[in-house]
Amino acid sequence: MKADFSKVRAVLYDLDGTLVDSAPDLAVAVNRVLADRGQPAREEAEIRRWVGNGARRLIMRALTGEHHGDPGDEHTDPALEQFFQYYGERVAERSRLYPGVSEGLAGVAELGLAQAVVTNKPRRFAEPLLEALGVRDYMATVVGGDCAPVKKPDPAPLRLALERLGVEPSQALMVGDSAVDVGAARNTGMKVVCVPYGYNAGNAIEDAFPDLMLHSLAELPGMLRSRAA
Ligand SMILES: O=C(O)COP(=O)(O)O
Ligand SMILES: [Mg+2]
Repeated sequence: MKADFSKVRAVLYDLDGTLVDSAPDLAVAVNRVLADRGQPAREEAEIRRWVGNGARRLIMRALTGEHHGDPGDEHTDPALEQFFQYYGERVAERSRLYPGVSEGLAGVAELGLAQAVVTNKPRRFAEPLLEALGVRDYMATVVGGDCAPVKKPDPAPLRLALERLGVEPSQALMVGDSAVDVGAARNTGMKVVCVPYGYNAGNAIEDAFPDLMLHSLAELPGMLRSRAA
């Protein structure tokens, strides 16, 4: 069955792995935290697979080297504080928009649709990152991982964004890179399209069954213009 996007009035975007390749700056901050503890540095490729469930999970994975690892709060809490400090110092030094993002956002804006970011990254890092890369002004609102009581895949952050936009779930589209985004959209009752180049824990995003795959965000305005892909 073909996905029907005819009712879409707003588009919610994931940030890390969808709009921005932020892993290089995250990796620098993670490795500074590990160095302080005398732990060996991790490859950026490995750190990429740990992004998407928020900063705390990222640090828990880095400290243990395991996706589901938990070193205990007594180790996680101070390491997380340090990570926040290091990441805040260089949030947009090596991070870049993915190809097609600028034109995609401009094209969706031209269609008159509302746009917003819903990320598991804390808002105080998401805002300056979007600003530095020149796309903050496209967004009516930015919901960070610390803005709702729980993170994606819980529906709460998406609902908060939709509330702010005055749009029903059936009128909104989520664009993401991971099973976390697909789960959040499904839990909210929204359609979801995914890009193949993001983080998704190293797994194929097709396995999460989004409504549609896009090669890049450059395809998004055309998909929404025809409103039935
Ligand atoms: O895990 C994070 O901190 C960010 O993840 P997201 O932008 O992909 O939601
Ligand atoms: Mg992501």
